[in-house]
Amino acid sequence: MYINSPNTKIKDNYLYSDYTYEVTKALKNSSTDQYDLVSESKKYQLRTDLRVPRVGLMLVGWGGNNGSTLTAAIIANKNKLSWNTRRGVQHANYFGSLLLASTSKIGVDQNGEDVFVPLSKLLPMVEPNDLVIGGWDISSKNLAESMQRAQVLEPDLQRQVFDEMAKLKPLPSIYYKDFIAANQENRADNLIKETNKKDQLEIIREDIRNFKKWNGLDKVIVLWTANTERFAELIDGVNDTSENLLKSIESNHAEISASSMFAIASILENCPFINGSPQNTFVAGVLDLAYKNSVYIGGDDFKSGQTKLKSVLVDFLVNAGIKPLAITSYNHLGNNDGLNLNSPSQFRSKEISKTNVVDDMVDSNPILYNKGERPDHVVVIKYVPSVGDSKRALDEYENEIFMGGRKTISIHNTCEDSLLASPLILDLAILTELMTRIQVKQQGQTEYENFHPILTILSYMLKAPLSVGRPVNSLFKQRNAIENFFRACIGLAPTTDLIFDKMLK
Ligand SMILES: NC(=O)c1ccc[n+]([C@@H]2O[C@H](COP(=O)([O-])OP(=O)(O)OC[C@H]3O[C@@H](n4cnc5c(N)ncnc54)[C@H](O)[C@@H]3O)[C@@H](O)[C@H]2O)c1
Ligand SMILES: O=P([O-])([O-])O[C@@H]1[C@@H](O)[C@H](O)[C@@H](O)[C@H](O)[C@@H]1O
Repeated sequence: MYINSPNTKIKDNYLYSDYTYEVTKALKNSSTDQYDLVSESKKYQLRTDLRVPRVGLMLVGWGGNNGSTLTAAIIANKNKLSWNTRRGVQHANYFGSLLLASTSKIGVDQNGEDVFVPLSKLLPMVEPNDLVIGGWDISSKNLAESMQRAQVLEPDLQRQVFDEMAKLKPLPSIYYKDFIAANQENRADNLIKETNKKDQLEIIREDIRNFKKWNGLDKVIVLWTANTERFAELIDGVNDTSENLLKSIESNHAEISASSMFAIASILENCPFINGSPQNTFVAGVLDLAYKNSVYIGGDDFKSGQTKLKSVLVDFLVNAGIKPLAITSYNHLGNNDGLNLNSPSQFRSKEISKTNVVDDMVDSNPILYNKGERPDHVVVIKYVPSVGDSKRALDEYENEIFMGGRKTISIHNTCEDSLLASPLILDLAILTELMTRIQVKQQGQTEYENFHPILTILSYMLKAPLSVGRPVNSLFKQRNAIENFFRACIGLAPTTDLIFDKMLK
């Protein structure tokens, strides 16, 4: 353990902490038209297994821009590589990872100065360089060829990792052409031979078991970073319950998507499954299966660039009493993700995840917005091959200010999309694995238990967070949730920005 914290005890490889959960009920009193506030607190005990296991991360879509970029980055970090760029020598790092490249204030030193430590040091977590990476792709290219195809990383770095990447080959996958853009068909040359879903499910499950066995792993996490699918139709009797879902697979029903198939296989193999794309992988039957098997799931859609900024800006504006009237989010990019999104059904999945991110913030301020009122919100994505992975995002925020004034914010943001998303894949995998080692019990109970199967705590990394109850999209609220959960596990009170010490004489 990196820190020695009070209010905790370590016994037999477990860290125990007491946590008091405080909540204030705000009950509208119809006679006084006031809110009666009632504070409630519940005492819990948290238990963290301090033994960091050997973990495998199986990526669906491993040969894509994100999958190949992440794999090369881990090899570069593991070997402490440096490479020449036109701006000078670059050294491997994990910038853009919340856990690996951001810090948390744990207190003040003897001089009263703030002390910060990396978030990843608050609790024992999997080291990214120790992750065993594997996965599936409908494309037969090995990871070196995939890295070249992605055109994301500098040639001098590609040269150095090429041989090791060339040894890595994605497992054959399932390809349901009706769910992704037709323009992906020429990529699909690495397919499982069986054509019925029942056999395909068994093969994917066996892939997971073999990957775990052949690599001597203690745990495997499966993460979808394959193409964005169209939304699956929600059909009673087909995908509304886990029983009906499994029967639909037996009957080879066409409306079970590839991403749901991988989620089902993971859950049945007791492996957490994370969806990095916007489609509704987690139809009711998949949720039901996760609940019944008490397996962690999370999603949807990595929150990497334009939407991440949106979840900060709208939070800032609304909480400053400024009313966003219109949000226009345009971007163009030329990678394969952009090509797939060039198809209306797949774009619609992304449009939904990029649009819903402001709802909770808007609804938090009835001074600015009437019930149900929303800013105009437009999302445009265009495919421009010549810019490749270097997404160009143009955003305009039209806002109403004091006395009917206007404030227009225009933003231009260029970035290699995969360099923003890849570190988030690490955060999702590392945080998910950590959650499998933490259990909770209410004071007085004897048995510890897992948390809810839906990992709401992953919201920071996701555009359309799967959540217990209403999702929170404000980025800093999401970050505070992670930081304060870690603090609870190590016996520290939640962070507060109450600078009380600076207010006293
Ligand atoms: N910044 C980002 O890159 C970002 C942000 C948010 C979400 N996403 C989402 O992440 C996903 C991956 O992004 P990318 O840029 O790596 O895309 P990509 O197109 O480069 O990679 C997707 C890979 O999935 C493979 N694939 C498609 N269907 C498959 C299947 N059924 N089984 C296995 N492999 C399959 C493709 O062959 C391809 O190699 C996309 O859905 C994208 O929308 C990306
Ligand atoms: O995360 P973000 O930058 O808001 O959204 C991105 C989109 O703008 C981009 O067009 C798409 O290709 C990426 O998959 C990602 O979803």
